Amino acid sequence: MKFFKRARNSGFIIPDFSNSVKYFDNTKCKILDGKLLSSHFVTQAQNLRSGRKIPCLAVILAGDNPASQVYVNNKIKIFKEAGFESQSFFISKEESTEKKLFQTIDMLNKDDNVDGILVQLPLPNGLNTENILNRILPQKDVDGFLAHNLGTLATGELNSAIACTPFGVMALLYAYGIDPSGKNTVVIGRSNIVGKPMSLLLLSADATVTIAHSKTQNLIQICQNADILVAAAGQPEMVTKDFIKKDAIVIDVGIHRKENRKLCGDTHQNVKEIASALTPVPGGVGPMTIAMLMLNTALAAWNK
Ligand SMILES: Nc1nc(=O)c2c([nH]1)NC[C@@H]1CN(c3ccc(C(=O)N[C@@H](CCC(=O)O)C(=O)O)cc3)C=[N+]21
Repeated sequence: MKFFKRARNSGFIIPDFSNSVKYFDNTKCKILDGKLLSSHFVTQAQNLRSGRKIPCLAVILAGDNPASQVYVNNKIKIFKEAGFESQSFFISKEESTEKKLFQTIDMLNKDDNVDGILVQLPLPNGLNTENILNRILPQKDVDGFLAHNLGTLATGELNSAIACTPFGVMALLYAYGIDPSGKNTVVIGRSNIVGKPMSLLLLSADATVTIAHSKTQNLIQICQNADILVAAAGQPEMVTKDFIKKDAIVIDVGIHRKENRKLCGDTHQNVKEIASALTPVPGGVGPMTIAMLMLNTALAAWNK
């Protein structure tokens, strides 16, 4: 089972979704286990590492968002497990000016040991996210957020960095033998970091894609037509069983902390009564996001 192949022209190592079909021979699954699949990616990354440059990710965390601190520490931990290198740059809220962030990014752009640069989002208020992200060299944009990389994806090519969350969703679908080709898919959400790249990936996989968002009329009706529904709206538990076509596959990209401190996603648990498969929160899309960040960093290191 491989998730990599050599690109025909360049000899680059690029992701190969086709071989990942039926990685788990479990077609009746209810729960798409992202945590389990991500651990396979970590093992694979460890195995592929021998004889190659140790991939190195630099993470910049500006400000004092507590959730961001947890996420960044998680990423660092998983990179360590795979024997990958990571460096973190914590910049306090007071120090977080555009100038300071540009300086940090410029330094990392020049550092040949650094293969990937991740600026943790959201940035503190007052900073222009686009300006700051655009300072990163496209070949070090392991988030796949830059116009260059999103644009490459829009052309149907899969050989530049693909945004980690949608990339992880595709890996999860194929791993469970779910081929989006010809399926009606609905993506709720149109962000540059999830909704748009998710829709482009599904389109590349020959799905029929509808992008729904906060101004969409008849949302429930549209969702009821989905064989695969991706909830990436950022609204806790907004997708309920009324949205779901019988035996649909539901991918939950949301992650929210409820008042009782428990985590929940964009979907309500009652979708399980109708859907044939669902990604859990936690343990679904989240761990896959980190696995794909690792893959993108490895590709940045090894495709130079
Ligand atoms: N430049 C940038 N790139 C990102 O990829 C990025 C970002 N900024 N800002 C924030 C979001 C959020 N994100 C998550 C990644 C993993 C989990 C994850 O592993 N979640 C665990 C649970 C973690 C917990 O217990 O809180 C799970 O779903 O099982 C969650 C959220 C990446 N993001």
